[in-house]
Amino acid sequence: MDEVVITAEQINGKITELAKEIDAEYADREPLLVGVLKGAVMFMSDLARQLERPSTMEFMAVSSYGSATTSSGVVRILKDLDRDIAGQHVLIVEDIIDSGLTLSWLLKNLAARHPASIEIVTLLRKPDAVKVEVPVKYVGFDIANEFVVGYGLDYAERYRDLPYIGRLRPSVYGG
Ligand SMILES: O=P(O)(O)OC[C@H]1O[C@H](OP(=O)(O)OP(=O)(O)O)[C@H](O)[C@@H]1O
Ligand code: HPA
Repeated sequence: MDEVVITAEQINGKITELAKEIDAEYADREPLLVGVLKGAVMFMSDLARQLERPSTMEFMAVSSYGSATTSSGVVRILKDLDRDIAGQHVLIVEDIIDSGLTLSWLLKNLAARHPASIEIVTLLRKPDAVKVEVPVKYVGFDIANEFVVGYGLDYAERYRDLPYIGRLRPSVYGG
């Protein structure tokens, strides 16, 4: 890992802001947080702890076929939700929207299960990489179109444990 792009303090401050917005929006509804494994684990646990309003949690694991640094848009479910979300106020929690292909697919898949409402919160978004627009209600940081790791995000399963977001040298991943 070569350069810190977003510090742990900046992440924490942004989550405080997002939690306030979400608390206000869900003042009379209990959100069901749906975390997308594995990348969203850190963000989901910090966000849930900063929300003052109660929430419940579910996790889903999906995999897009493709190389470690590109997304193909073909998605398969590795782990589905444990319960029915019909009538629930679903808030999808993602670590990053890159091409948008994963979330675009996931949003359609979950919307078809008849939740009462469905919104998305993502910690990171790469506006210059987006191939398909996804209606995202809450965005932490818009970042440049470069490969980042840390705070849940991996390269070949490494670096998820870093408390900050960093940039990898292209020579590390062949980019
Ligand atoms: O917008 P996209 O181009 O579709 O990319 C974003 C997706 O890619 C990453 O997941 P990945 O498939 O690497 O799984 P992981 O969360 O287990 O690392 C990330 O967590 C998002 O889910
Ligand atoms: O920049 C990224 N880093 C790690 N995983 C990712 N999945 C999509 N984009 C990224």
